[in-house]
Amino acid sequence: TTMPAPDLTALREALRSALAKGAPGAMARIDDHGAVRRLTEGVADKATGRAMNTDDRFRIGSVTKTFTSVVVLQLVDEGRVDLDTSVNTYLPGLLPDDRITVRHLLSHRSGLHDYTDEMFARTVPGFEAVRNKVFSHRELVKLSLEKPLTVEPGTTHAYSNTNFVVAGMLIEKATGRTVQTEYRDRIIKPLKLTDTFYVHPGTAVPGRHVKGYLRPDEAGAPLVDSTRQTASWAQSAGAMISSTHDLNTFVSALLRGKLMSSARLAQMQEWVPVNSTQGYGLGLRRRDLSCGVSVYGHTGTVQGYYTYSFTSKDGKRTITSLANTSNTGDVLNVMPLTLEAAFCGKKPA
Ligand SMILES: CC1(C)S[C@@H]2[C@H](NC(=O)CCCC[C@H](NC(=O)C[NH3+])C(=O)[O-])C(=O)N2[C@H]1C(=O)[O-]
Repeated sequence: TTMPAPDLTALREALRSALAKGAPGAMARIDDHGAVRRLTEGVADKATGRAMNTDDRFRIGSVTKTFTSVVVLQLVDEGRVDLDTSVNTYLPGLLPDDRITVRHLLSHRSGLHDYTDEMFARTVPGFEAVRNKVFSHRELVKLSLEKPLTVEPGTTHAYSNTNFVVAGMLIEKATGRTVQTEYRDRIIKPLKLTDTFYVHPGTAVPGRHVKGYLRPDEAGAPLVDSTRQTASWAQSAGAMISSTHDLNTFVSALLRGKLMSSARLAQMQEWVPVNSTQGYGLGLRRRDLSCGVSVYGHTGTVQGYYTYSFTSKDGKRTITSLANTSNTGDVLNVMPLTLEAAFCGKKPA
């Protein structure tokens, strides 16, 4: 079925709505069968007033999880990791339950508690307490294991950053190299993602970038510039830096089968229900839009940045949208509207 043309008027309205609800800036890039659409609203930097620019880099949060999942699935293709093997086989003694498998990690069905629940219970104090900290993977897992499993392993979807921290440990154990090296050699260099960096534990966003602004919990309190952080609380669950161009290239290449075998890509799309219109595969989200089109990619929330990056089933139409604030539900609720504009075209009158 041919998809209707993107509704660029609705897309601009959505970006303007993000500003009206508190984002200093918002932007989107659509790659559509080779045609590129770039829309920006507001500022990348509140202090200088520099305008948002779709070439700017930004922190992508949990879109990192899709990069991590691609590396694990390439290791599965190479016979070095098995999806249905216990994580404790690869990392003896790490987890309290041998039933937790690699597949459970990538589909958020391990039951491992998400340590960010406590870490960021108070938004700004939590962030300030960790923004310059460097955690080992094991320290983060230890935080998680202070709480019991949330679900029986292998049953329902229970989203947890801990799953992709453990996936990072698995990658480093199976390859003997850092996740940074694996991202670089398996994804970033082959796809020529020149705006994509995994600089942990460095705190700077390389080159020209969007500044991120974290909203405090206290109503009316001024936004906090949260651009510089180690993102060590997130690492292989959320520390990547990229751009609208590079994320569109990445998620499109993924769905076009460029990054793993077709068998593995099919396994990545074995959906566990999240709710009535969303599924989660292996480090990949499926969202069913109002027009009956399903799109595939991931979302990201990291202090100061909301990212949505999704592509069509054939990978030929892709959008990445970004708002440079977070802890602002009203802005987060605008982001799905950018997908509707990009893939559902003009709404019937
Ligand atoms: C499932 C999510 C939403 S949460 C998960 C991960 N982001 C985090 O775990 C950060 C949580 C705290 C972020 C902070 N919020 C607070 O501190 C609230 N007290 C803010 O808004 O900047 C990511 O990214 N994922 C999103 C995803 O996958 O879309």
